[in-house]
Amino acid sequence: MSDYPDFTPVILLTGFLGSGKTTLLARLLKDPALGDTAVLINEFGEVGLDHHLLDRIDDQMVLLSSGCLCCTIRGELAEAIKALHSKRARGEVPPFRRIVVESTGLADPLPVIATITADPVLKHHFRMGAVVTTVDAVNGRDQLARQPESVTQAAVADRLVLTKTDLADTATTDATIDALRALNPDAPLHRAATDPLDATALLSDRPALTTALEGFRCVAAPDLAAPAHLAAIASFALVFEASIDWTLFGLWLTMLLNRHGSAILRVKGLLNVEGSETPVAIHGVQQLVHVPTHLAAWPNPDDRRSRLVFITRGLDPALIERSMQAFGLKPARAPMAAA
Ligand SMILES: Nc1nc2c(ncn2[C@@H]2O[C@H](COP(=O)(O)OP(=O)(O)OP(=O)(O)O)[C@@H](O)[C@H]2O)c(=O)[nH]1
Repeated sequence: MSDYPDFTPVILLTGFLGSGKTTLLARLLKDPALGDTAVLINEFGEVGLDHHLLDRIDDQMVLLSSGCLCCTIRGELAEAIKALHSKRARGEVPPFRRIVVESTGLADPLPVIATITADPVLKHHFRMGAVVTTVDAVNGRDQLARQPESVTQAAVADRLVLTKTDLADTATTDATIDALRALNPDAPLHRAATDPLDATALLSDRPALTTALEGFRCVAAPDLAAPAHLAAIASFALVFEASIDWTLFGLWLTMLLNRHGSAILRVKGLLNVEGSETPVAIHGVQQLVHVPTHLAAWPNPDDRRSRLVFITRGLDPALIERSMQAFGLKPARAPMAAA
């Protein structure tokens, strides 16, 4: 008898861009009870940063290549899970008892669920576990109104985690909750900023809703060869050889987001700031910029170039580059391997 389940649950952690998926995952993985968890991360865009922000890199952590999990790289998801399964069977990785897949913020969860449940090999060893969806209290209502992916992510959730209630006023939070309840009236809703989250319970099955999802799974199965939901989406990375003047950068970012925030779905970066030995991580979601954090070390000490990743909808990347140059910041749009 093996010391892992016959049907290992695959838990989907989804939620719109910047809604706090990686932050939540990092928090949950600190719980020793989740030590037997394999993690698959999929980021949209050519440069992956999220795995640097999770405090764990090991052979049970798989970074799926850029592209959207729900369309272009569904095959890669299935292959990655099969590879983990084989390694576990051969004793090459610890006997994980669950897999958490962190999707991109733009992924439609339904095709991902269909992949797990319909793949002829996967369905003999894995089953769909809970869908946990993060929703940003500050931007959530607006995203639900404008971004179709956000609606599906919230609608299929077995559990909703409302993030950033510490940054939103009560009226904004209540409006986001009302919008969520209209889509998904009965999924338990947790507030990340204030609730003590029980990692095991949050990721455990929720049988009633999982059954209710079966109908969705069938319609989700067709292959999305031409992903209409990604129309007008641009993702690009800018790199900077020289260290960055923090004041100038802050001024530029504030002005950019004031003017174009609604089209800038996500900006995140690791910056080499003048006078700082370690990289500064920055996060923006539409008009909201989070407090920057210093990481403990550079992921690759030999590569201290700053990198900024943008995901925009309906905004020309050249405009962003030009605006930086106007502030004396000299980016290069060089293709970079996900370090
Ligand atoms: N104040 C506050 N900040 C939060 C909360 N949750 C997440 N954040 C911040 O929001 C920013 C984005 O969080 P991430 O965890 O990277 O979001 P994500 O959903 O993984 O982002 P993508 O992978 O780009 O879609 C970071 O600066 C986090 O520190 C919260 O509950 N309160």
